[in-house]
Amino acid sequence: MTAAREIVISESLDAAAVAAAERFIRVLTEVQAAGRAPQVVLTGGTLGIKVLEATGSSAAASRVDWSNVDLYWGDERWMPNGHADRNDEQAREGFLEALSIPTDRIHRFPASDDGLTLDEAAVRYSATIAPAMLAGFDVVFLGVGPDGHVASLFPARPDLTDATDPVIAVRNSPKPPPERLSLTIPLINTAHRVWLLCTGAPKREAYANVLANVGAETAPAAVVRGTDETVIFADTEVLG
Ligand SMILES: O=C(O)[C@H](O)[C@@H](O)[C@H](O)[C@H](O)COP(=O)(O)O
Repeated sequence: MTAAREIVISESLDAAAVAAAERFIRVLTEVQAAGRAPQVVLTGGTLGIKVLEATGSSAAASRVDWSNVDLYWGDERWMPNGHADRNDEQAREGFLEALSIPTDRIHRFPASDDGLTLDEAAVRYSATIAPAMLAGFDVVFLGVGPDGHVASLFPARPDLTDATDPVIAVRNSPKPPPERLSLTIPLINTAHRVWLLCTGAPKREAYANVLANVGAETAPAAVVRGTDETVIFADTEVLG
């Protein structure tokens, strides 16, 4: 694990999305040039979706063989398939469809209308991600919330850093909807690259807490690290 973080500062949220998208495309081409299928974890949230849209509309995206990239999510809102609030649905038009990503490469979390309980869905997604866990995640995107949460891992949850399951059920989320599914910090920290997305004045405290290396109970975003690199895509607003 590398302790130091790299900080990429852009002039605006949109510029940060483009910066992350360009680097994403570059990493995917490098991993494919090395003969592997990239294993990627996507995030929801405003900037996370903008990164996907910037990727979908980038001329450079054609350098990637999108039929050879596996896509997972770091968290999902417990809503029915196709619901506008689902993270996978928000990624659909500007990214998944824009790049014609084959459905067998899109590894969605179960939905609330799939006939599973929330706990069963967590177990099901643990099985879904098992092959990628073995291969190692190449990039994990994580939007940072104003309270320092990442994925659906909110401050003060007791098992944040010592979760034994790779995927957990989340209830009473302070960010709606209350029920969610999330990858855990021990799993996230096995990834090669962890990329935090943190822009805008409402995230100033969270950003400062990350740089201050506070504990997970204060800001889960402060304790996530990639084994090769940890990058924060920020903007001038978040610097204060
Ligand atoms: O499902 C979700 O809501 C997310 O995955 C969540 O972790 C999000 O990434 C952050 O809350 C940042 O979201 P914003 O960029 O919209 O502030």
